Amino acid sequence: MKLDPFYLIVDSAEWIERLVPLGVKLIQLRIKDRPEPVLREEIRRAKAACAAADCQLIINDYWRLAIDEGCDFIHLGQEDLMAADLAAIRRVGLKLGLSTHDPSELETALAAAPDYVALGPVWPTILKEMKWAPQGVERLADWRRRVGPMSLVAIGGITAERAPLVLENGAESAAVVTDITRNPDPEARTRQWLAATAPWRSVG
Ligand SMILES: Cc1ncc(COP(=O)(O)OP(=O)(O)O)c(N)n1
Ligand SMILES: Cc1nc(C(=O)O)sc1CCOP(=O)(O)O
Ligand SMILES: [Mg+2]
Repeated sequence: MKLDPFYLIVDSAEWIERLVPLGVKLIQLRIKDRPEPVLREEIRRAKAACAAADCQLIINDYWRLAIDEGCDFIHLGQEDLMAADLAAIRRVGLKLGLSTHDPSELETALAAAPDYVALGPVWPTILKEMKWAPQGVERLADWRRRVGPMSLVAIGGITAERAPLVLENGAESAAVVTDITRNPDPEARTRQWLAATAPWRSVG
């Protein structure tokens, strides 16, 4: 499995319907604190929009809903992983991405044999409070050596200008939230991301 080098993370199906038609091929639906019926409806709409554009949808946190709604890829943090039924996730063939922030989390993640590991925050992020200091691109290169050929996602403070730096330092994919969703022109910024990551994109 090869990930697209541009991994967009958004908090609604509306964002997905708006930006996926521009050519985004890898997107995470990351919604916090909404009731289950709303989450279900958001997942359904996101799934339909991604299917129409041949875009890989990844559901953050809600692995049971992802299974129920017939999704095929989830992302879990370390606490999410502790609470999850990994055997059930594997039984239905869900692909799995896991967050890591330090060597002990990486060990835990690798033991779960995920489809990718994410390392963050590479730079300071304004999206959420983080317990970890910015890792820097050197740490990313270290993660690349530690994970071998496994897919590696970089996250945290990444901009279109910084994306090539993480892709040159071992990340297969650069994940982004605020550089796009808080940009005054998210469509133009998405196009800049597509152009910045184009040299790492496989054809076909
Ligand atoms: C690609 C990617 N990497 C890391 C995260 C963070 O996951 P987690 O630590 O569970 O935190 P929340 O996103 O759930 O707040 C992610 N979502 N995606
Ligand atoms: C959701 C998330 N997880 C992170 C981690 O390090 O695990 S950093 C992060 C926020 C990413 O947002 P932005 O691109 O706006 O910095
Ligand atoms: Mg989580």
